[in-house]
Amino acid sequence: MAARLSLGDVSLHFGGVMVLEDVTFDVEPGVILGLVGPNGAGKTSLFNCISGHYKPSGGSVTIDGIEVVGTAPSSLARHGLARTFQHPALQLDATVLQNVLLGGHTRLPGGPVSWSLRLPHTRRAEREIRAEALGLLRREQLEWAAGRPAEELSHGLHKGIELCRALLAKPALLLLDEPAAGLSHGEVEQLIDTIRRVRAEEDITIVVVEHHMGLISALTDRVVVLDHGRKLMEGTAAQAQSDPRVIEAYLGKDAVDDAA
Ligand SMILES: Nc1ncnc2c1ncn2[C@@H]1O[C@H](COP(=O)(O)OP(=O)(O)OP(=O)(O)O)[C@@H](O)[C@H]1O
Repeated sequence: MAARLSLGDVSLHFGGVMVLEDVTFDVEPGVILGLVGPNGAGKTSLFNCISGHYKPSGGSVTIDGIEVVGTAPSSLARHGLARTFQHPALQLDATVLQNVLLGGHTRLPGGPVSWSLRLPHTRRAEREIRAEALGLLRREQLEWAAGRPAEELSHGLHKGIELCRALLAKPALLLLDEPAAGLSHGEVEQLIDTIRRVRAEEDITIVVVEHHMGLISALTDRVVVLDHGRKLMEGTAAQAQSDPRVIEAYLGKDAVDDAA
């Protein structure tokens, strides 16, 4: 099956500092892939290379076979890519619903001229997208907050709002950057349920960066482990957790020797 996302020898340098070196892997349609590795391994930088926030120093990134290196994040959204951030990027003075609706912008028919004219088909699409946004908030048990300014809500709820915004775009490829960070146990369980349901209902491919190994084991088909900007291994979450190279990267060589 052709890859939805394909990375070929992606490298990234900042000045003389190597952040990513020749990272290569494919993600087939419908797969949930975990991107894991110790702090500073380069996971978020790799996400930024995929989503157009960074331009790799070398290598290729293709989505459905189309080279996207050098494409602006806003254009990638129109190609079916959505992402969340380690620290939710919300408009804090806007309401929760207004934040979520930003994700539906790419689905409005026409362009700025027809939007400003508010033609009937634009208004109809806006109504449908608004109803979907409220439905997503309801599913996350956040409908009560729709009219509240985002700044009144907690970090955990900001994560939920950002996920709703990404899902409203109906992405073909969704990048989740540490969606469980800072969430309570119950919130992580709810997040796992949401991602499972989305995968069952939508034609979606997901790449998730996460330190929460419970979430990675529960959700992913495969993981790629990064260490010092390089791909260390690729396999199932269980294979990664028992791989001596991965244990050494996380815990140091002594841990591997102790386990032997
Ligand atoms: N804009 C930048 N300029 C310089 N160095 C950067 C920049 N962005 C990232 N780095 C460096 O790249 C390396 C990888 O960082 P990155 O945030 O991608 O790692 P990570 O695996 O996501 O880490 P964590 O799990 O802690 O979030 C780090 O050493 C970081 O300091």
